[in-house]
Amino acid sequence: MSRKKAAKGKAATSSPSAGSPTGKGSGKAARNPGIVQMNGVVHPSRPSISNSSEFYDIAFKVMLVGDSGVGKTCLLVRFKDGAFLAGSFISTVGIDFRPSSAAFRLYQCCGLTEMNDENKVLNIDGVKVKLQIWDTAGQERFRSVTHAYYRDAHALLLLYDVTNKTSFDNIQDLWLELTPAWLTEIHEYAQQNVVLMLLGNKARHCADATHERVVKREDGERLAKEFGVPFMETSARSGLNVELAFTAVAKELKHRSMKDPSEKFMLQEYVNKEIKSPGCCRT
Ligand SMILES: Nc1nc2c(ncn2[C@@H]2O[C@H](COP(=O)(O)OP(=O)(O)OP(=O)(O)O)[C@@H](O)[C@H]2O)c(=O)[nH]1
Ligand SMILES: [Mg+2]
Repeated sequence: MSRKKAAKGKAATSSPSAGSPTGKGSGKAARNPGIVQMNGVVHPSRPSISNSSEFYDIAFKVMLVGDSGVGKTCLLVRFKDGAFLAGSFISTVGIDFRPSSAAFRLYQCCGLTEMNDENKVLNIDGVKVKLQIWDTAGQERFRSVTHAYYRDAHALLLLYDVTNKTSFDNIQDLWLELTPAWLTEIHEYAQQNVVLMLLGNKARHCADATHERVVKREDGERLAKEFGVPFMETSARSGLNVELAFTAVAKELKHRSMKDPSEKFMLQEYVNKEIKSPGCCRT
């Protein structure tokens, strides 16, 4: 597989149909001669002359979803920049492209960000896997905006906040409510074969000991098992398992796209092997 250049810029990333995972050529990639699609994956086609992080072999879209305040934006920033967005909570409010971290912070300060997207290239067993990560607004009034983006996502990270019981209850339908639960929405709008992982964020760990836990880890595990999805606890504040969550998803996506029968990959087994528990200070 040849090394190609990542297509950068709003045109390649900000449309809900860009890089359609159907690989049927319906998305932006089909209209852009610089990008071709194979196996539901965006393959850029021009060699890069800039820095090495712009080279990749395969690319996938990963969407962060969950209630407002669970830590989606902080998880993305922790993964991308290795930093924690401390200070007052600025809710994500719609759709926008995040051209650079500096601009993003400026936008955030002005309350202008709606949905942010960020790229990161991971080296997975010698294959450069680009994750294009879409951070969505968790507030109910933006749900209809988010729906349009589900179908293009190859993977979804579904977050709740271990210090907020409502955010956990909203994962699945417990009783008839006006707003559908996250799993119900995912079932309705996402692709059937989307890679889904449940994350209990704000786990008390080292630097992250600010709030009391109200959702036990066992409850998260039980829910994930019931729906057959991998699960782990994270802390955007301390960095606990943040890299692992994205790496595990990248490994699963890479494995699926390579379709090499000799190579077996079990997502939950990998997570169980690599996971660090809250309370331990080795992040
Ligand atoms: N203690 C702790 N606080 C966190 C963590 N992650 C996020 N927060 C805090 O939780 C609040 C909300 O975080 P955001 O990342 O903005 O939440 P969000 O899910 O993006 O919310 P919306 O954009 O409204 O959907 C902020 O005040 C963060 O500082 C974490 O891991 N630990
Ligand atoms: Mg946000």
